[in-house]
Amino acid sequence: MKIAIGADHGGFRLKDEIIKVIKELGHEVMDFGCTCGDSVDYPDYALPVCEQVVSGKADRGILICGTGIGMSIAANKIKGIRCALVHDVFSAKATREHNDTNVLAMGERVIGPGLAAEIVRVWLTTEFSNEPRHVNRIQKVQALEEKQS
Ligand SMILES: O=C(CO)[C@H](O)[C@H](O)[C@H](O)COP(=O)(O)O
Repeated sequence: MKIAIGADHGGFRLKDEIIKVIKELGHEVMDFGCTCGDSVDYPDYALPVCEQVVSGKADRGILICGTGIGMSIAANKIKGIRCALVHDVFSAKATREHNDTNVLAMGERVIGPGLAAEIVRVWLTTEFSNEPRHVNRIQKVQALEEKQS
C-alpha cells in the first residue's frame, strides 16, 4: 500500500519512528512533513495527507501531533475521510473492522514509540469486516457528510 504521513512539531519524532515501521511492513511512504521542532499548525499537515487519501493517490493516511486530537479533528472535516484517534491496540483493530477508517491519528505526547508501532502494525494489517451492520452505519455517516456539503 501507499501510506501518506504527516505530523506537526509535536509529532515529527514519532513520525520518523513510524515511517520505519511502515517500510518494514513493505509499504511505500509519502512523507508530508514536518521535519523539525519549529512550531507549525496541524491543519496544514492534515490537509495534504487527507487529500492524497481522498484522491486515491494514497491508500491510507497517518497523522501525528502532540495529542492526536487536533489532527483527528482536522482530518474528519475533509469529505471522504474517516479518521480515528487511537492510543490502544484494541481500538486500532476495531476501527478498521467496524469503521473502515482510512486515516489514523496518534499523539506523540500520549504514547511511546513501542505502542505506537504496534498500533500501526495492527491498523495496517486489519481488514474492514464488511458486515452489513457496519456497512450500513458507514453509509449513514456518509449521508451526514452529504447533508453538510
Ligand atoms: O494536540 C494538538 C492539538 O490538538 C497538537 O498536539 C499540537 O501538537 C499541540 O497543540 C501543540 O502545542 P504547542 O504548545 O504549540 O507545542
